Amino acid sequence: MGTMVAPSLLAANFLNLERDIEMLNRSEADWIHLDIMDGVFVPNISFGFPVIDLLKKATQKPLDVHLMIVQPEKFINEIAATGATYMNVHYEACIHLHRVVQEIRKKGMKPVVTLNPHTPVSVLEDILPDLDMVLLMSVNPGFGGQQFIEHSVRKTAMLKEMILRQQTSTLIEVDGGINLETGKRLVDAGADVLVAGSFVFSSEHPEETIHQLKML
Ligand SMILES: O=C(CO)[C@@H](O)[C@H](O)COP(=O)(O)O
Ligand SMILES: [Co+2]
Repeated sequence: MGTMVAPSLLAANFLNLERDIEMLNRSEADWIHLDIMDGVFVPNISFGFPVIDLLKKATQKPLDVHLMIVQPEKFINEIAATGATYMNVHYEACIHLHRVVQEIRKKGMKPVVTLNPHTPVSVLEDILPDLDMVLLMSVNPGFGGQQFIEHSVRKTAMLKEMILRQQTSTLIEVDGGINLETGKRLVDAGADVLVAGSFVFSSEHPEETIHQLKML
């Protein structure tokens, strides 16, 4: 299995989303990563259900929904209704994380737990077997176009070690500040899925950029 790539639509042109999603449809992108922000968990607001619904109708690619919101458990039904494949909730936003993960799976989606840069991977020891994927933030969540946090490479390696030790098939996804250089180091450390926003959408040839990320 090569590297999987999930472009983040946060960096797309919101006045021309149709054009950008058609580009992604033609590209080798594996999934489409959607960043949902509530202005409380993170200091920014992005977009919500009506946009996700329309995007789902415009693409066959699986949707990877990254919820940067407090109490994400309130919206499990709504996210499931959009047809999303992956529902990513932040560890820092869930008091009863195990229950949230169970409910996401019960609604037919694949549960993913996301860690902020300051949260150690060791907090996942007891929940790892219940997850399809872990999303490691390599920037502080809330904005695209930020600088990659170097420690994320070591953190990816530590998570990979935990997955091998526990013999689970959990995927490792990394999000924030990813380009060919940071992406390569993450893949070498064990990352399976790279999320890339500004690197893809600021490229003159985004389809080729997605291809290059897949080749890492
Ligand atoms: O979740 C987030 C930001 O909170 C990301 O998915 C960003 O949208 C990635 O953007 P780049 O760092 O690749 O520009
Ligand atoms: Co994201």
